[in-house]
Amino acid sequence: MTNLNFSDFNLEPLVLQAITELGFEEATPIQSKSIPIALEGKDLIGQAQTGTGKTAAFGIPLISKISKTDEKIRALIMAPTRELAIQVAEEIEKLTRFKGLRSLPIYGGQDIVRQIRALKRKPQIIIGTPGRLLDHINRKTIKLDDVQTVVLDEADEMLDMGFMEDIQSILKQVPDDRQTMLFSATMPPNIQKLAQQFLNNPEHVSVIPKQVSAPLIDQAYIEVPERQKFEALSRLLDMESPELAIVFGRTKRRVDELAEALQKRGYSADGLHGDLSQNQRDTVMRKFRDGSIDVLVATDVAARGLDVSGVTHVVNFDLPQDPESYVHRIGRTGRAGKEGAAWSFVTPREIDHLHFIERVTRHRIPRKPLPTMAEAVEGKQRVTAERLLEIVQSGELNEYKGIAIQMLEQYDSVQLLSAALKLLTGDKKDAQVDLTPEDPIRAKRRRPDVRSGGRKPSGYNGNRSSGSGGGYNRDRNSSSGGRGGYNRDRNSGGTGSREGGYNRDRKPRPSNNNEGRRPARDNSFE
Ligand SMILES: Nc1ncnc2c1ncn2[C@@H]1O[C@H](COP(=O)(O)OP(=O)(O)OP(=O)(O)O)[C@@H](O)[C@H]1O
Ligand SMILES: [Mg+2]
Repeated sequence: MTNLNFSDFNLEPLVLQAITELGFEEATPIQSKSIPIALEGKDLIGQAQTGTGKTAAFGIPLISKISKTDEKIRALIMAPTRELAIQVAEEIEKLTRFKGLRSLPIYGGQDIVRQIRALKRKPQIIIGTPGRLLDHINRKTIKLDDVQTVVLDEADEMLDMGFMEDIQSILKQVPDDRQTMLFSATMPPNIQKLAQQFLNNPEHVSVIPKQVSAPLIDQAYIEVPERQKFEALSRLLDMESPELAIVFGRTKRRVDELAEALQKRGYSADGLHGDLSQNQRDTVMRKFRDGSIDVLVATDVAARGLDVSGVTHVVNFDLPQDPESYVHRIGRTGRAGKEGAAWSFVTPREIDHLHFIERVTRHRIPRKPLPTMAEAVEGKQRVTAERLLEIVQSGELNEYKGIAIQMLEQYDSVQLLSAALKLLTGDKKDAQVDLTPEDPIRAKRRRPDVRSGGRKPSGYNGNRSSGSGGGYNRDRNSSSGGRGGYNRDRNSGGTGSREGGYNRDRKPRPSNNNEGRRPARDNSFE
């Protein structure tokens, strides 16, 4: 199926105008397939690779059904993490800019009184994390009696985080004749249970090419002993000089230690995990989006759905337990038609686990050697030279010219420039770094064919041919190769600084601590 144009969907001019403003030229495959079905009001299960526009695939039909003058909550979107709720709310906001609908993100960690005040403005669309939504329902500050559309974004993750009961309680408040849509890049089998319970005769719309992960991501692994991972990371960052990188660590402690270690070594890095206050989380995300930090170190709190343009590299400092998690983590790069690189560090005892991930994702991950010192140094010098040239091009150097001329009279120009480069490269290799070692992940035995995309979900409508991924066209996208490149064309957007204050992190599930067989997950996303 070829991609449709947005004008093929018979959308209102004000919605079309917003789409044009966003720079979308044609619909992506998942949008081409799901928008017509969703506009008919049918229930829908939508699966497509990371970064292929699922948000607009449910967002566009949902807003098309709502009238500006309506004062009731008409649509409810649930997402597993706060950052994702905020981001989806921003995309909805952009899509409704001309139509003038009101939407509101509702998530834990934000002052509830402030949320209640915002609810008085009668938003028609609520985007929330399940725990905080339930809070509002119990306080009767949110009533869902008039909701017509429900979306579960990253439905499988919400299940995995143990939100089933919360979702059940929330959906009890929503009229049965609603339209329900469920979206994710991965659809493990237990999603069927959720679908059976909450969806009514859903259409399955999937855009699943042979491999589950997005095709524009160049994947590789490096075999490295646990104690050498940090060295490997710094060499990799030096060699590749990512525009923006996300480094995933397994635990919150790991993330804290790693972010600190990177800072000590002179990288512009910060950490994100569920134990930070909402203020801290917002600040880190804002800095990452606007490029004031280049490396985001995160737990799986950042694995799902986050769309930060300019992320050229993802590094799995620790391998994730689940193949789904691998797919989502690496999917933070290679989005919207751009290319990206995903590197995984694998300790010798984790090689089996890596093969398991390969089988499930149906993608062979090639091994690459640990970058050498020389490659790292060369990479760093290249970036420094680029920065220097940028300053040369900016031309604002008059106040330095006097001293430059003086120095050149006394010293050799190559000698001088080399010294400047050395100074700018700013080596902090000596800074002491201590990371607490993590246990290796044990290979899990699971039938590979039942996971994400390996099999069509039951009830799959065979008539819908599954297209290929990609298919993007967005006028302002110059695909940046990832190397050096100080040409940042990222849309800053920014999450806006939402004050937290009252930090009531719901931790609804008994979280696994390090004792379990499964490594501790950061379960305080919401
Ligand atoms: N038709 C389109 N043309 C160009 N860009 C698009 C189009 N639709 C969406 N995008 C952009 O693509 C990026 C990825 O979209 P989105 O976050 O919705 O992906 P996703 O499929 O939900 O990914 P994930 O599985 O990681 O959640 C966003 O920046 C979005 O604005
Ligand atoms: Mg998404």
